[in-house]
Amino acid sequence: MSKPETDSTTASGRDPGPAEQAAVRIDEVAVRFRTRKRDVTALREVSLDVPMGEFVAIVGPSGCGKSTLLKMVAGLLKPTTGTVRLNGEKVAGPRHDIGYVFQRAALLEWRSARRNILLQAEMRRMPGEQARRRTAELIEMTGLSGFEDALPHELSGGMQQRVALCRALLHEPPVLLMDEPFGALDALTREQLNIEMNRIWRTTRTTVLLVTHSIPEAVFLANRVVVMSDRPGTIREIIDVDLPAEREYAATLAMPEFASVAGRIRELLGAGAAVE
Ligand SMILES: Nc1ncnc2c1ncn2[C@@H]1O[C@H](COP(=O)(O)OP(=O)(O)OP(=O)(O)O)[C@@H](O)[C@H]1O
Repeated sequence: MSKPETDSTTASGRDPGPAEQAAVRIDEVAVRFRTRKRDVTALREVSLDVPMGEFVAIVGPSGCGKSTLLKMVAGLLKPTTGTVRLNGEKVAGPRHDIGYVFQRAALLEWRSARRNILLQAEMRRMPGEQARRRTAELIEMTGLSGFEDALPHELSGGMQQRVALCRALLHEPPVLLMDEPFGALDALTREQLNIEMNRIWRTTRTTVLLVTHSIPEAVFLANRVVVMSDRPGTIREIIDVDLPAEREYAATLAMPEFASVAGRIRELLGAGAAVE
């Protein structure tokens, strides 16, 4: 692990104008990692505006900087050059007003599903009654009812990811970052969670940035799909997904618009790309 180089001359302060409308604004960002063995340019010239309430999927070859991009938005990494803004405010350190879901649920083994979700509330010192009410809502929304008191090892992989999702949504973050959240699940569970994710997004209208290796998942869930190039990652194309917000799974996959967007992504990524 190494920290990326940072350019101290990077502009700071608030940027008036369109940045105010964007939930996430990434402006001319580059990330370079310098380790003892090698220098790696993970990202270069990346600019992206994500309006509030939008669902953006990010696809690209393995190692092109997708996780690096999310970590930057979360304030866990500083860009070497360029800026990232959340709701118009420059990201200068770890942000607490986001939700983050990873490929592994990372639940505490000794705590029940409910108490794993409540961990978020404890860390944020949310009032108990509000946290309990919100937890109950999320458990219902994600179909975990009846499993509130189960320990993580008593839950399936899909259920564990649902708990992780509830934990990420507990504080009603305006921006949800998801890094291959369904990548370790079997195909049917993944499909089920895609359907639930679409419903949850329509209910909460949280702005979502989803990194995925699955083209169908990207097209089914997103309003726009960002296709990245091989490392150093740049944005090759941003494709609008012109499908209704409410998406029935089989019917959506059969739509000509779905096939056309999926086809374009496949074309851009080429035959060797590590995507499903
Ligand atoms: N902390 C770090 N120190 C050094 N190099 C790093 C660090 N983090 C990431 N990298 C390098 O940056 C590049 C981009 O990594 P990143 O994890 O963002 O790619 P990715 O597109 O998410 O990959 P994958 O799809 O395989 O998960 C890789 O070459 C990786 O080795």
